[in-house]
Amino acid sequence: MTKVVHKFGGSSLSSATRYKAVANIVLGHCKAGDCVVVSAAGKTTNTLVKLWQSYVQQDDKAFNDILLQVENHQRQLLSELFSEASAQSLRSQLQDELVTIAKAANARTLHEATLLAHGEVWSARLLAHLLNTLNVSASDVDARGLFAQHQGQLLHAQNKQACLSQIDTSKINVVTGFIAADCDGNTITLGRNGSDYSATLLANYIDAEAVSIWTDTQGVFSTDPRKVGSAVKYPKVCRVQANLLARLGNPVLHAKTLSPLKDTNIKLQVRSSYEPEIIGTEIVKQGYSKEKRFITTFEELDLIRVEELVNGEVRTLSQLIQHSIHHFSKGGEDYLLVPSNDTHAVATHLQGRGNIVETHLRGVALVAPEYEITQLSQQAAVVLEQQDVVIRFTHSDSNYALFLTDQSIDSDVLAILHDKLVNKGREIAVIIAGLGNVGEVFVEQCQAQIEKLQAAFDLKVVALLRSKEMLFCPSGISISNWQQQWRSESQHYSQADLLERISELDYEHKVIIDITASDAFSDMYPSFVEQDCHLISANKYAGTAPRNWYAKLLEQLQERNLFWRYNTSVGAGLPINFALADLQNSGDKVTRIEGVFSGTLSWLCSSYDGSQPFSDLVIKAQQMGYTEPDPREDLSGRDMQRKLLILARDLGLELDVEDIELEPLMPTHLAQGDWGAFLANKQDLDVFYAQRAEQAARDGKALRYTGALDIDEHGKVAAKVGIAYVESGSAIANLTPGDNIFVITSQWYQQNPLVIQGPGAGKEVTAAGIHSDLYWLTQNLK
Ligand SMILES: NC(=O)C1=CN([C@@H]2O[C@H](COP(=O)(O)OP(=O)(O)OC[C@H]3O[C@@H](n4cnc5c(N)ncnc54)[C@H](O)[C@@H]3O)[C@@H](O)[C@H]2O)C=CC1
Ligand SMILES: N[C@@H](CC=O)C(=O)O
Repeated sequence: MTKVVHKFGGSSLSSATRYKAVANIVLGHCKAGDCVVVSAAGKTTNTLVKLWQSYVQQDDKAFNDILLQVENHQRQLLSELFSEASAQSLRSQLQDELVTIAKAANARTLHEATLLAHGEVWSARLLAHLLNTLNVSASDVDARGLFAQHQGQLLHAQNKQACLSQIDTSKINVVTGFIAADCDGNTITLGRNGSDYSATLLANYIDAEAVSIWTDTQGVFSTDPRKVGSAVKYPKVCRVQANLLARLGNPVLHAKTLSPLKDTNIKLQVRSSYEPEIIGTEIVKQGYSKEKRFITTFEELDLIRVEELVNGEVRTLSQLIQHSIHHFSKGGEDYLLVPSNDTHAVATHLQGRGNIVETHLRGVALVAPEYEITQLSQQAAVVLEQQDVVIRFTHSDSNYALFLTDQSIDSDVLAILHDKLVNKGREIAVIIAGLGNVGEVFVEQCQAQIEKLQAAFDLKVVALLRSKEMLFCPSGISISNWQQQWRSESQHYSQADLLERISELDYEHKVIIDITASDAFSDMYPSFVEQDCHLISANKYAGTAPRNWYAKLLEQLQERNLFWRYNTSVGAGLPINFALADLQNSGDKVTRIEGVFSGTLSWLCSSYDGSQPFSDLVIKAQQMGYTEPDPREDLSGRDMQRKLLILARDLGLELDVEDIELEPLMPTHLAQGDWGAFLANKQDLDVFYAQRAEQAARDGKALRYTGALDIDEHGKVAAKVGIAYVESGSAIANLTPGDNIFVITSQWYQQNPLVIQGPGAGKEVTAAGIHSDLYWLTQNLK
């Protein structure tokens, strides 16, 4: 049976609300036999450390005050989470433990690790009880019965046996993180942030399939997202880089966390317990992900040069100060970067072999693939100099560079470094579906656009899709000769194949560009979003799908911070959606949109003069690339109905396609059968149109196909698309064939409406409009 280990840190358990959120995650993600490793709630470990310090200093008043603080916190959690009766046994256990702590303090027999261990014990007990109250079978497990250590070495064989026999496969096992026992059963701790290590150790011992570290960030970022808004969350990071980041003090993963996973296939994920629906970062084995660029910062470090560093001594020192120590060699000498607070302990241990070279250093480390590091570190040095940061010490290795200074590296400097060194290398994988009229022109235009965006983005077209065949190349398709590559490499595919290939893509950003007219393809949007893909659509089906589906898609996109651009789905390249968004964002209220929203129908109605059958013009419009794949979508008015619905939804109106009245511009029986059947009866269309055009001429009017949406002062909506007999000489009658016109009346454009007019269909303008959406996306990506 596959087992998964989940780990929740203190920040995930900082309040009763957070406990409930964690219990919900457990409900949604765990099954019997899984383990949930927990840290002490919130800042409990820090408080317990202070309690220990007051004990050592024999400050009884402080000791009693802090103990009361600990007690109040635990009691508050109990009372907020459980009823009086349900919490009774937990309360009395807590009471007994607090009495034992107080007695041991009085008798001067308190033991540091045993005291600190209470934090994790309380968390595990509380979460297990909470799960039980939610009817989930769970029990708390004290890791001191699982992990034994002798002289600093874990007893792996014994521990594995203990874990396999004690982890109950019929329940969820809530295991204490951070703590273990020595051979005599005394409590020991696994180091600061040792709960991550507990989780990976446990995963190794029970042969788990995966470990999820649930934390307060969405995953591993290119730099600290709290300081740099444009920090990029990486979907995959390789173990070697994750390890290096940990050794450099990056707080997301800790130095020891990865070691139990070495030589195993156990998957490791870092994800947010605050946003559990967001996919985090997967830490993958070497070779399963490209190496990325990172910038990590340091605060308050001392640099110590060590003579004759003994093998294994860095580990011993790290254990001594319960903190990772970065070690490197330069000019044949060994250096340690040690937190300034711990320098004394380290120097004492080194007994005269350590020379303190620099103190109270700050700085940055740049981590990057080996082939980039030299160039990037030179650029970093220039940027830091431009920002007046004086470097006291530098060091570079094959895959990182250190810049140490005594100045503080503020967020602005970090953001500039990040923009110049990391964002520059941001990659976007582009998947283009639909290589028809518009799609082919879009691909042709790609080469120039990719070059233009190159300064800020590395844009790679990784897939080209037709309905049954695809060309998928994760490293990028050569756009200049894609046809040739298509002929030799394209393959038949299913939807499942496509989703699997997308899930394997190792890019910071992915975007699906839908230039199909397929509702089956748009049905896959939720699955694309699940794979963290942005969406750009010329296709109108998703935008006009039933309201519930549409609303869920919007919700899903929002949850994942993903964008959906669809400007070309209405008015081709005309900036109609931009204009509506802009009006609303500036506080205006749109009350009416009317006009001609179909390039095909505009061209047909304006071009018809009776000299040739209407159906001949329809075939011409099809050849010019104006019509939908089946021109009856245009003639039936359905395409224009969809466009009006997209605009209505952009105004926040909750409509479905049936809410828009529709009058077709063809006899309804021509909708039956395939295109061949239509062609066989096309004279019926000619008669239908000629009769109406003659009627219009008799009345001195022009026959056009128009749409209108009205919102009255009570919010009541009326919407219709259909045949209109407009005054000769009016703006609509005089429309250039193929042009669309959008006449927008609003609070501020009441007497004199806002008009947007121009080509409403055509391959070039539409392809350019899709590029405009792609450009917008690159400018708005975080
Ligand atoms: N033609 C125009 O002026 C404008 C078109 N649009 C929209 O652009 C889209 C494409 O229009 P056109 O290029 O004229 O159509 P088209 O019929 O020439 O091309 C559509 C392409 O999509 C492919 N396709 C169909 N189902 C697919 C699937 N499931 N997966 C992958 N590919 C699939 C087809 O093989 C075809 O190559 C339509 O949704 C249309 O409404 C939007 C604005 C203007
Ligand atoms: N067939 C459509 C193309 C654009 O959406 C039209 O003619 O407007």
